[in-house]
Amino acid sequence: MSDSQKLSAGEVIERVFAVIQSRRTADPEQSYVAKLFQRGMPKIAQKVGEEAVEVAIASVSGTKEEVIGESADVLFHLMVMWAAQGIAPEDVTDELARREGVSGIVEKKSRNW
Ligand SMILES: N=c1c2ncn([C@@H]3O[C@H](COP(=O)(O)OP(=O)(O)OP(=O)(O)O)[C@@H](O)[C@H]3O)c2ncn1[C@@H]1O[C@H](COP(=O)(O)O)[C@@H](O)[C@H]1O
Repeated sequence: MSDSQKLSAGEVIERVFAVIQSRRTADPEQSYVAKLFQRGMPKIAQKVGEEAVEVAIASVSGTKEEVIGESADVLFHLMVMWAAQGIAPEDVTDELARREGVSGIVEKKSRNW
């Protein structure tokens, strides 16, 4: 893909999320995502946790390439979790947009969760 065809971060997330959604009815023998859906939320949650730990470790002792790879793993598994929870990427980006310009220190004080 040339630079002029390069997709934005949001476009890539939308496309991969659409594929994840389409795997709901796929064969778990042929699709890793379908296999995760079949195994259910406990397995998906376990994968998100494992990948989060792996990226944390890579950020301290790994290379930049390893941090990028582990970041993609955690983001991908998080997206599978969103799909399983009925959450769209837009729900999360809307929340980030809502927080934009609000200091993390001020925002935390206003949380009711
Ligand atoms: N982005 C990804 C992606 N990133 C990581 N992975 C897979 O995540 C798995 C992680 O490996 P692990 O060893 O941690 O996990 P595991 O061995 O399967 O699980 P356990 O040992 O924990 O049971 C590997 O099989 C990776 O290939 C991904 N699998 C799929 N995608 C995207 O999802 C789309 C649909 O994938 P399928 O459903 O497999 O067609 C693909 O076209 C991609 O766009």
